[in-house]
Amino acid sequence: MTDTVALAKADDASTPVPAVPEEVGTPSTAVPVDNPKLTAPNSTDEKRRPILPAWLKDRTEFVTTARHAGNRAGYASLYHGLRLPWYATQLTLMSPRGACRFVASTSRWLWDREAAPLRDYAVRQEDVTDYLTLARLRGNRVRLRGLVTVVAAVFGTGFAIWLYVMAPSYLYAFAAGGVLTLGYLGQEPDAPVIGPAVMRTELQKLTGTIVLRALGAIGDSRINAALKDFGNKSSHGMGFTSEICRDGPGYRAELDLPFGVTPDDVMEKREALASGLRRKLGCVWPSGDPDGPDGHEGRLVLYVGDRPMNEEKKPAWPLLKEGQVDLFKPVVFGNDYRMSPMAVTLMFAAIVIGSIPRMGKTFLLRLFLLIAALDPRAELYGFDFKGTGDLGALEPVCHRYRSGEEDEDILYVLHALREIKEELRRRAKVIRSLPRARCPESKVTPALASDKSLGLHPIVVGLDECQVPFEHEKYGAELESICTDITKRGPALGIVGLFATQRPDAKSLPPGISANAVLRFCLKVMNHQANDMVLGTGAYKGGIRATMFSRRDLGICWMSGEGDDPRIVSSAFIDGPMAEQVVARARKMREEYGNVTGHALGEGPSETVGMDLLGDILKVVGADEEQVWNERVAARLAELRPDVYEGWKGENVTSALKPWGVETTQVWGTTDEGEGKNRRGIKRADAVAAVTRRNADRVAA
Ligand SMILES: Nc1ncnc2c1ncn2[C@@H]1O[C@H](COP(=O)(O)OP(=O)(O)OP(=O)(O)O)[C@@H](O)[C@H]1O
Repeated sequence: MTDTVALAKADDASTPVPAVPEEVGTPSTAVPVDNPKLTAPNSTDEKRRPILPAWLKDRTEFVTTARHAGNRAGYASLYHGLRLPWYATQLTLMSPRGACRFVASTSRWLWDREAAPLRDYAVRQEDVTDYLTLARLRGNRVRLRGLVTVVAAVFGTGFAIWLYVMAPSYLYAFAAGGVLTLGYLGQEPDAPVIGPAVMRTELQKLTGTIVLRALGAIGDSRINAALKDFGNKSSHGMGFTSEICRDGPGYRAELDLPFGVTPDDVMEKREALASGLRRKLGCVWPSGDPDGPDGHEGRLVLYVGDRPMNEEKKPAWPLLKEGQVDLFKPVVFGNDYRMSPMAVTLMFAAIVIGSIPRMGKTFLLRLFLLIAALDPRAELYGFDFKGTGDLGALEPVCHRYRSGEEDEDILYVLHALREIKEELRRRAKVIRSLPRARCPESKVTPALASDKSLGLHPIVVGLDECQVPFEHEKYGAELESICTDITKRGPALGIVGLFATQRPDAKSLPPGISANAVLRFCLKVMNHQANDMVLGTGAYKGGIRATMFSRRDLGICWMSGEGDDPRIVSSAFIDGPMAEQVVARARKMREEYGNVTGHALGEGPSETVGMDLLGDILKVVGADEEQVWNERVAARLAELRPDVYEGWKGENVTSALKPWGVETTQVWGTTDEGEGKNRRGIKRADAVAAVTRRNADRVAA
């Protein structure tokens, strides 16, 4: 068998076509590879067009369309209603002209003036036959039309007299109608009295020619070669696969690109494409469709919106006024460029949000926290390091909340995150102890999250401007390590971390977080490094580019991690007062469910959770000391770590050791003056035993 293979054109099976171009390697003998008896694949792709249009099937779309039509009708009624007297005056003034026009045109019709040029022509040509035919035709017409006119005049006058006798007011109404109609006929054709209430700019309809023109404008040599041959037998595989149709507020065109060209090649040149389409950049959304029923890597779906996405009126957020959330299920948080709702599943995810300043990161983070607030089981931690109180609306539902970047704010957050670290440990232990049947995937399930006795409810932690704590001189490393732990282990244990930053670089988004985040939201960024830091390595190269957004694209982002392909989403706009409205509803739900805790009740984090108090005690109580007064332990601890223990008294030691099972009793000691006394203190052996117990527990977890 020769190594030369020949292919036949799909539409001409009898002609063997050498696969290797002749100038590259001339085949000696061509072997036809297309077997005419080869059976067709079993599956045939059919694309059924919807019986009902989308807006009739979807309740939200129907309501939106009906509301839009109602609004326009209402506006037009108001506009014209207000102008009615003016219309009537103008039309009355124009009625004499209208009457003249009416008389003139009726007379023209009555005397068959429209055929006069033909009769004149026949006379000039001295064509007796034609003239006689036309004259006969005119005679018949004039007779008939005259009769109609006389009958109309007699009946009209009779009707008017009858009205005058029977119902004079109706006669006036008819007369007024007649005057207005004559006024209507008397209008100047280019200046009608009644103009449109809404001026509409007609957009050019998207046609195949325009799409091809735009593709030709992006400067791709393979597309240009295909366009040259377009319509011939060989169009290099390029062609429309369905007709261009309306889809939401725009047009959708589907076509196959030339062999070897991918949608990414087009997406990269979006600006040139928009120029070729003569549309604003925000209207033009090319994408691929590799997973569609008959899709493949060369299929381009081009959506051309009527208006840029940032100018299109967003549908209202469905959860603004009603509805509860189950964090385990997708929740609508915005819409795509077709204004179709877009959903996100917050559970089992760690989330990063990045962009340059003032693009809508905080709004997006707050929106996610609002979604979490509407699941009454969820425990919320909201930290805003900008210090402007952007998350303030959430205070009534937050278990832990802080706004600011001062040391005391960072310390508060540290304590709160230490609580979460302990919680991660506890949850891991609980999940391990559960039977497989209840916890088949070793992760929190909706049923487990709803079982209050297990304490596996969703926890959602949001950090806005997360670069601030990570860069903190003293606590940065510990905060980063806890957040990395939340990103890595949190999702399976029901803890969702949300990290938003306006400076997406390695310092602001440590690799442990950026590499392990499941959901990524990237609003406008300036360069490919920032793009890939938020959306993942290779995103920019793959055409997922948040650099293409303009500064006016507020709240518009690339979302990756939900569904197979990254998508562009315009997040719902929820400002402060709207957020308060949602929180008021969430708070009510939580009160009913019994989940108003921590900050919402005016309580802060425990300062001792998560720090190594026992370890610190063993450091300050020497092995040679059998027992020590608590007041001495407190003083030594404050010396060891002033940031943590400053201001501690003996009682603080007592209460902090209680959860560890270390009893404080009266122990013998001597004062600085050498006087022997009994005071409250601890035995070192008890602290050692507690450390041993704790370490054993941790190993078991
Ligand atoms: N989804 C949205 N739709 C429309 N406009 C939005 C949306 N989200 C935010 N905006 C607008 O963008 C502005 C900036 O939003 P936001 O404060 O969230 O930006 P940011 O990226 O967090 O800024 P910074 O980095 O300075 O904190 C807001 O004042 C708001 O008017």
